[in-house]
Parts: sequence; C-alpha cells; structure tokens
Amino acid sequence: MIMKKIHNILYGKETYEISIPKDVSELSAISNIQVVTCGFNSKGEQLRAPRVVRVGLFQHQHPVSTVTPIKETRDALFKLAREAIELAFKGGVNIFCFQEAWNMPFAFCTREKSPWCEYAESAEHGPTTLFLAELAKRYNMVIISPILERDDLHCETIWNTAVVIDNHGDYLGKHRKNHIPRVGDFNESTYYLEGNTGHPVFETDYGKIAINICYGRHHPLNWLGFGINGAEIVFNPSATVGKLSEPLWGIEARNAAIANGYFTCAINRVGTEIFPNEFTSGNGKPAHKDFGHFYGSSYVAAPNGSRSPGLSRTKNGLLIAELDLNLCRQVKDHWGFQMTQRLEMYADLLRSAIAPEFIPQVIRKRDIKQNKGCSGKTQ
Ligand SMILES: NC(=O)NCCC(=O)O
Repeated sequence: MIMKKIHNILYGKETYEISIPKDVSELSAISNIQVVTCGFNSKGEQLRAPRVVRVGLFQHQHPVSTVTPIKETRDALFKLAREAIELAFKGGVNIFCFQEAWNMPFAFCTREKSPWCEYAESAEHGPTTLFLAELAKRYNMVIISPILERDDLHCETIWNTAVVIDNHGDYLGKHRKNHIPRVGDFNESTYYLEGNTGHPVFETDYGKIAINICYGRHHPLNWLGFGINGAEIVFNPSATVGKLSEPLWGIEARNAAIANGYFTCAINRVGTEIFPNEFTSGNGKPAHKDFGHFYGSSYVAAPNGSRSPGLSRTKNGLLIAELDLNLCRQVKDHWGFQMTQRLEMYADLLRSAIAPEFIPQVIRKRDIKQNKGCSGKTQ
C-alpha cells in the first residue's frame, strides 16, 4: 500500500504491462534488444470510442566502430533497424521512432567535416528514407527517422532533421531541429543552423504527431508550439550524455506532457562512441576522443503526468507503449491548462521583449520613492 502511494507520487497514476505475443520475447533475445511494455489508463467516454495506438521507441548503440566505412556502417545500422522494426511489428506497434541521427555516429563533437558530412542525405529520397518506406508499408507502421539531412534543392546545406514516413510507405514530411546546442562537446552549430520548419504536426492514421529534436526539450515554448498546432504525441529523439543532462532527463519531457496535454516519447542513444582524433570544446577539459556515455533511459510520459518505466542505461531497447489518445482531451478538460493559458498576455510580453527598446518590467523601491512621498501621494 505504502509502495503504491510512493509510486503514485514519483511516477503518477499506475500503468500496466501490455500483453505481446510470445515470439516477441524470443526475437528480443535473438536480436539482443530489450523489450519493455507499458500501457496508460484512460476513462471510457460515452460518445467517443477509445483511440488506442501503440508507439515503439527504439534506442541503440552505434553497432560498429566510428571509423567503419560509411556503406558498411549503413548496412550494419539497416540490419539493426530491420530487426527492431520487425520486433515492433510483432508487438503491435503503429508508430515507431528512432533516436536522433540514428543512422550515423554522433560525430558532432569533433567539429571535423570529413567524413561525417558525407552521412547527410535527402529527407525525401535518400537511402534511409527509401529503406524505411518499404518497411513502413510492409508493416503498416508510421516511422519517424531522425537523420542528418542534405537539402539538394537549397545549395546542398545540411540540417538535423526528422523524416516522417506514413504507414502506406509515403514520405509525409519533415521537421528540422529548432534549437542547436552550444554546450559541452555538443558542437553541432559547426554543421547546421537552427531549423526553419516551425512546429509542424503530422496527421497520421494513428493520431497527430510531432517531433521535438533533442536540445529542443529544454525550451518550453518549443513544446508549446507543437501543442498549439494540435499534437497528441510528441517524440523527442535525442543524443545526450550522463554528465551533462541525466538529472534533467526524467523531468523535461514529462513536464511537457503535463503542460501541453499530449503524450511525450523521449528516446536517447546508448553507449560510448570513440572518434579517431582528439578534440577539445573550449571548456578547459583535456583533449579527448569521446562524448562520454549516452545513457539511453528512453521513456513515455502521459498528459496526466504518469510515466512508463525507462529502458536500460546501457542496452539496446524497444519500449512499446499503449496510449489512448482520448486521454489528451480528458486531461485538458480536467485541469483546464489550455483554457487558462493566457496566450495573448504572453504574446504581448514576447513581442515587447524582442524589441530593441525593451525595458524589463521590474518594480524597484527606489523608483517608488522617486515618484511618491512617504504619504504614498504622487509628487
Ligand atoms: N543532441 C543534442 O542536442 N544534445 C544536446 C545535449 C542535451 O540537450 O542534453
């Protein structure tokens, strides 16, 4: 009883394990992908049937050395992806999402252009999208594929992009990472700029979904943007290391789910990737060859604040979560956060804050004294 109470305070309303076919465990053992399941409770409604979907969050280690030739690396990653997607299909997954820049080493610490920029490919018809489109169609699954994008139409520039492929195997659209980190070894601004795609929400057969890529999870207004556009599930494909962000990890996506009335799915890389050349990041640390440990711990949070168990800190894993999208509106009706959010007041504040002549609204005692006598009368 007391444990139940503690669980409730720390992790929110009770979740349940979902039943999945036996061969999922067998396949999970063969492919060495840990499978964790979780379902979120919702209320029945009189007028709407439950809108239950299953999401699959896949976290993985880079399967080869970082210096492995690109084609060989791609083959190894595609093999792993195929195994994970097959596993997800057997587990009834409708929407599958990879971690950030899933199809390459996370080399943006190095600041080297070669060979890492060669991993960039077209969002619309690059090899990764073509490979996944076939699987998406075969398994009737929406697939979110965060990659390094090469924009052929616009001077071959590079972006950090999540591609959405629908369950018919068609390219549905893309979102480019809105906030680019400049912290620790995250030297990503050497490679790409802040995204120019706004806060798109993709309407799929399995609900309205959006993607907030990695560092964007530190920005509450970025989460808000997807909520304003009607997202029901926001995926947060990430690549982040223990020393930098682990204390924040369990809080940010969960808080975003509560504040915005949608489900959030936070996915992180696993393992340590060693690069051939030493690098520094202007932070006084000795030159080194790796980012540190990517700690996995992927999880799902619901709009009512409850969360799933996390995947492992060290192993490849697939989290299969069952969500009733009706819960989004149920929580909005209950708490009224959207009704009470005062967007117009914040819009005014933001508009004035970006103006060059902005004066912060600070009340100081000395200003009061200047304007009024002790009697409180204006002088
Ligand atoms: N990939 C990325 O944006 N990482 C930044 C570090 C963090 O946000 O924890």
